[in-house]
Amino acid sequence: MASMSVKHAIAAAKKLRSLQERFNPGGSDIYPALMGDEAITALIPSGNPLSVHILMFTRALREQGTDEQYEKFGRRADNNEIIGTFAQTELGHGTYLRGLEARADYDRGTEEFVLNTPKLSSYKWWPGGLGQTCNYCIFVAQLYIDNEAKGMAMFVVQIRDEETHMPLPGVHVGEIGKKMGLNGVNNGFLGLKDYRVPRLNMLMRHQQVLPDGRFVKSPVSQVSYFPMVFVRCMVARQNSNYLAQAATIATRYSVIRRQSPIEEGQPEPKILEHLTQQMKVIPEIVTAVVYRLAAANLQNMYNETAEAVYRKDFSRLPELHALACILKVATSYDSTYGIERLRQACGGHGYLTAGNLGNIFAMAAPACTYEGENSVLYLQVGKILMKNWSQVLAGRELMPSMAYISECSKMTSFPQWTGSWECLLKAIQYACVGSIRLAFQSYNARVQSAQSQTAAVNYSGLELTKAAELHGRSYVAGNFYQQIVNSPNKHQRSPQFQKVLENMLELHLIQIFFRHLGDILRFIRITEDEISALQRRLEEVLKELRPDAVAITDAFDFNDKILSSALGCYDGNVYERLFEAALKHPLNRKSVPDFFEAHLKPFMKENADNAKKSKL
Ligand SMILES: CC(C)(COP(=O)(O)OP(=O)(O)OC[C@H]1O[C@@H](n2cnc3c(N)ncnc32)[C@H](O)[C@@H]1OP(=O)(O)O)[C@@H](O)C(=O)NCCC(=O)NCCSC(=O)CCCC(=O)O
Ligand SMILES: Cc1cc2nc3c(=O)[nH]c(=O)nc-3n(C[C@H](O)[C@H](O)[C@H](O)COP(=O)(O)OP(=O)(O)OC[C@H]3O[C@@H](n4cnc5c(N)ncnc54)[C@H](O)[C@@H]3O)c2cc1C
Repeated sequence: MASMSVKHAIAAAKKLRSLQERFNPGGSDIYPALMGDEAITALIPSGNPLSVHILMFTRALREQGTDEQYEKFGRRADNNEIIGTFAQTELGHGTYLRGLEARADYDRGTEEFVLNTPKLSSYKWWPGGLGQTCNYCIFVAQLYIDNEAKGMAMFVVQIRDEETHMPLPGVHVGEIGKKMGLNGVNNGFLGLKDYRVPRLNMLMRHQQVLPDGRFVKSPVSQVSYFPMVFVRCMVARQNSNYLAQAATIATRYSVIRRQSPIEEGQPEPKILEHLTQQMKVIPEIVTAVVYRLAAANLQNMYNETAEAVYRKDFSRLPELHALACILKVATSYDSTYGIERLRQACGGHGYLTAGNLGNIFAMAAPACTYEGENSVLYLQVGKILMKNWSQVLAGRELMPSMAYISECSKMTSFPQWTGSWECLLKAIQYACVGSIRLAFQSYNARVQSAQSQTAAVNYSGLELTKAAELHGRSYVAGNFYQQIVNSPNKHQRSPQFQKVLENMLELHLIQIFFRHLGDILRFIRITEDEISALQRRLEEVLKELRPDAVAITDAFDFNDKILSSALGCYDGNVYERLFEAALKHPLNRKSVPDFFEAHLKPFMKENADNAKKSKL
């Protein structure tokens, strides 16, 4: 598995390099973006063992290293002369980075760092490609000078010989074992014992250790978390695409599969004519579109912020961090659960490997955990919302993505219910702001009753999580609304296309409204008639979008190789492909399997003999 993945990943890397040289010679960005792309990921079904090299190792060298360090390590990494990974998580700690136990002690006598993983729990555990593929890594450790902790730092560490690939002395490296999916990624473990690296192997763009051991602090300590921010943006994009892939498969299958007449005596319809099937499939298509747009916005914001950070302007970092967290959580949760709903929408065949929905699920699901476990990131956003609420109370302006919070805070009550898109969007935002206010009050009451701030965060965790979740909904829905209704290029769209987009907006807003009806009713009075009217609109818009479902998923433009699904091929020959896949199964190579003589026959014979004996 691992060797096939490495082979495919290298083939993809070479192809992309040649494309880069042809279309963007000298440019640096297109190649990593393409290598992390869902197309590549899909073409390596057991996972890309080079992805952490491309997404994190090369980026961290560029963004956290000085120019000289980039020349020494980064250029070779970008050129794939060395392959690395990002080794941060340990057996004992992934979330709580201040609890990491790997240590780097500065030895001013030799101007080296001595790296150690002193306990079993401090072994690095999980880094992608670490098991067998990489010969370098970025080793994240607590920095100590004269035994005094200075916080986290990153070190470039060679772990294998460049010629023989043998682990170097002092390095204990290996594979962590079989996983639910992504088994080609060879996620690894790493222990270091008194492993020395030169002083200039510590990445020093933002913080430095001088030869005499003086420590120069980073102007903003969180900048060392920046590699994670990038991958959170990538998760938003990749997971939207996994959902789009699954939605394409389920939609194509749903217009081929026929089952159960709707009217007595009528022929069996395509299953997509059943309203409940529409409700399983069409909202997922729309969710994929909505998230793709949000992820594209996030990516632009990342690019602008990364440029600024490179120039040591850190002012936009907090907003990017908040948005990257919330979109990473929203897209990973919604794609994971959405893909499972889509699998169920394909009935029994959805459970076959040939449909590929299991593998897409296995690719999407771990993003709920890696790069910041989702509940932990919800709490992180919840804390940021608390801070922003204090700003609101102090009459200060908020960051643009939270400006709606100030607006809603000024409303003494919710305006007259109209059911318009603006009204639905406002209802979601209003419920979010109400939840922020309640969480803030609970948190403050706890602090005032002598709880520490961190304990108060823990005990207000459910309310903080709710506020964060609704903030995600508000941001995503607000972004979609702007792009459909207020986009400057709206007038270049044909009326038919605009109508499809507006139907998607209608469905998205109503769907989110129903999902959070309980949260909304806590803050807004809505009558039963008003809710029933929305129910009718939901049924209507599903019907309206039904004829466009195939065209929208075709527009995602996944070719058959990427979908790798007997259920989701463009030509719709589902049954032929399912049969073809079944016939390829190794058990079908022989008419009589080996286990017949070895096990089954003696078992049945023994039973027959026993039965005969008991009759005698
Ligand atoms: C949970 C937190 C966010 C908490 O951090 P903390 O230091 O305890 O901080 P705190 O007191 O809550 O916050 C302190 C402050 O730091 C801010 N902050 C936190 N993270 C960032 C950031 N990324 N950018 C910018 N700012 C950040 C917070 O908002 C706080 O700000 P403030 O002081 O309140 O203004 C953090 O430790 C964390 O990110 N943990 C998750 C670890 C993680 O994501 N690991 C990823 C490993 S690599 C990986 O998984 C690769 C997979 C790739 C693949 O396979 O494709
Ligand atoms: C497929 C995959 C690839 C990975 N690749 C890499 C990689 O390349 N490099 C790397 O360094 N790491 C990698 N990781 C590790 C990953 O980043 C961590 O698993 C992740 O950050 C979560 O940390 P954890 O496993 O320690 O979970 P834990 O933090 O132990 O989480 C367990 C439970 O505890 C809860 N919890 C923890 N802290 C809190 C809190 N403060 N408040 C409330 N609840 C809390 C969580 O919500 C969760 O429910 C990878 C992981 C996976 C699954």
